[in-house]
Amino acid sequence: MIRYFTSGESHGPALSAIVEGLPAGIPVTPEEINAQLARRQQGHGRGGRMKIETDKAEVLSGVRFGKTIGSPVTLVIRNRDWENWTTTMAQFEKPDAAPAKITIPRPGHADLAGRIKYGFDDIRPVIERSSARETAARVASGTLARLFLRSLGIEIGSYISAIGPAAETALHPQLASLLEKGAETVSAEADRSPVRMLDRQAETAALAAIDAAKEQGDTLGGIIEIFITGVPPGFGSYVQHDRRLDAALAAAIISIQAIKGVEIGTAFENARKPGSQVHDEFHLTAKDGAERKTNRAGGLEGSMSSGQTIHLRAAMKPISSLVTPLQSFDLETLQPTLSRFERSDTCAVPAAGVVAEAVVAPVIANALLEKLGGDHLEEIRERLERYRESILNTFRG
Ligand SMILES: Cc1cc2nc3c(=O)[nH]c(=O)nc-3n(C[C@H](O)[C@H](O)[C@H](O)COP(=O)(O)O)c2cc1C
Ligand SMILES: C=C(O[C@@H]1CC(C(=O)O)=C[C@@H](OP(=O)(O)O)[C@H]1O)C(=O)O
Repeated sequence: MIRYFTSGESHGPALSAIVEGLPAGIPVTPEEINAQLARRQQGHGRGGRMKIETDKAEVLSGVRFGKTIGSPVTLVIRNRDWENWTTTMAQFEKPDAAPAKITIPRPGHADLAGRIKYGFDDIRPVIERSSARETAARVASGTLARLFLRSLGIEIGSYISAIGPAAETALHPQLASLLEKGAETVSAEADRSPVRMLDRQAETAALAAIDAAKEQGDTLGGIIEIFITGVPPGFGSYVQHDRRLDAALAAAIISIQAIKGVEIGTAFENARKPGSQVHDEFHLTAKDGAERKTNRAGGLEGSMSSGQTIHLRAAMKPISSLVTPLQSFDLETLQPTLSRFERSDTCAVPAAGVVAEAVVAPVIANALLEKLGGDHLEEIRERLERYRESILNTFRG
């Protein structure tokens, strides 16, 4: 069972993570972790911070000669911006000229509830840990699970189907052929676009929408499509709420800052149609067993993987730090005032797509470990091959 925790403030010295429960023998390279970190930094609409940082992970434990050894992996990502914050974020000494307290909460951010909950007289500590800077540590952690899955033929990918009003009108026609080659090809194709879109018309509209939002001091959200290929049927379970794979995947995605909705397959469209037009019919074939011509269930039935591509869709709200202020109030004076601006992204949907890929990896890896068990890669590979073979045998009669 893989568990991980992250730590670190946005403008502190570093982010870190401990990833526990990875099987031994998974090939790991710093290049792969850093490539995923670099992907997370991309995207038209990111703010000034991304010009300061070049995220790189140091691996302090759990890897020997390029492979995991079953012990916890410790990851550290230094914040380059720290050197500009040593006074404001000093761990021990309160500076003589203490930085001004932040007392005006931004609607939509963690500022107000966080300040009340933890009893601060300053919003700064809330900003520091609620910041999605933390997702760099999650991407580094998730990459380890992703490398495990990749070595077993399970791939994760994503692309962006909408940014604000700029949206593709239907799932991209190229998608099926990309997914056939594995979900990572979807990401490879998406990464060629500055907004990680597949549809060129939507891309042009999205770039213009982000520029217009920036010009107006506004922000944009959007929609992320996430795919997982190569998952055999029967991961997860219907027998207990906490073993339901659909629930675990949705929870992982909702845990990303600013993600407010998750759809499985075409769930919302399905809700408006009769069952005869929704459920993915079985067609028995000698080669593949129970084949389906549609995947409206998004690869999940009975809270288990169905053997089809897992397809999840996530809705990201617009960034809540606006240059053009919203109505707020001052917690010191209790007087109404306009919200203050905190340096910010205009749009971070492309980056959030990379984060979504990372956070679903440990969920799928755990469903695999729950089904098959095993402590090292070769043992698990053999078990998975046997399981895949047994599924095909079911249909050989
Ligand atoms: C990759 C990424 C980058 C983000 N960048 C910003 C940002 O620059 N400014 C901001 O106000 N919110 C940003 N957010 C969203 C906030 O972190 C988030 O809205 C806030 O923590 C409140 O949490 P909630 O929206 O989940 O309720 C970003 C989110 C992600 C995933
Ligand atoms: C630092 C990152 O994102 C940050 C997420 C974020 C927020 O409020 O979530 C606010 C901004 O922080 P800063 O004030 O330092 O510019 C973003 O840049 C990152 O993704 O690495």
